[in-house]
Amino acid sequence: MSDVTYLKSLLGVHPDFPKKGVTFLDIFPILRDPVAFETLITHLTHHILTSNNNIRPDVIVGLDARGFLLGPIIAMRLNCSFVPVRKGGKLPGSVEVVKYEKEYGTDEFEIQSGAIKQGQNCIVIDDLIATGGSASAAGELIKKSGGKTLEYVFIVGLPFLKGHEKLDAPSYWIVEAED
Ligand SMILES: O=P(O)(O)OC[C@H]1O[C@H](OP(=O)(O)OP(=O)(O)O)[C@H](O)[C@@H]1O
Ligand SMILES: Nc1ncnc2[nH]cnc12
Repeated sequence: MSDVTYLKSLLGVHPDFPKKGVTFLDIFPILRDPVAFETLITHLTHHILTSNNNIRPDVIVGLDARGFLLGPIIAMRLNCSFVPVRKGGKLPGSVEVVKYEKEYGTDEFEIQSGAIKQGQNCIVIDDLIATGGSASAAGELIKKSGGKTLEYVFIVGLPFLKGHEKLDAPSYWIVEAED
């Protein structure tokens, strides 16, 4: 079985959560199974190493909250930094702030000033792209910090929402969800 088929078979599918009309795709069953989690991390790490014209990233930027479960492990495997993008008001010290719209509401993202150095190559990682609001806000924060986004990487994509079209760099997802 391919990684795609295997990981897709483990995704939880929850219609009308957290509100009517949204089908919530849950990655936690993958993390519950160590073989599946290993497959996931190896797949994403291999993708990052073999895409982007073999440019190695300096920084893996993980998005609050589920990007935090993937980003640090991938960053350690690639011997690069992990930098979190957090929801508003959670990070100490000086921060850059961006407001954004999501599939079900508005939110604020922050990054610590100086966490990304001028010219550093970044990969954004999150569990899922829906409207692309979260990922594009992260991309704005990277730009404000002086970094460059090489690619946006997800477990699940909802391409029918066209979120990837908002992004300033290519995007990759392992599993494609249908409308
Ligand atoms: O492409 P978008 O429309 O922006 O949606 C995708 C984002 O929504 C979810 O997070 P959520 O904001 O629900 O936060 P959580 O991880 O804290 O639950 C998901 O983990 C992505 O970060
Ligand atoms: N459909 C969805 N499933 C899981 N997380 C999400 N975040 C935004 N849309 C989502």
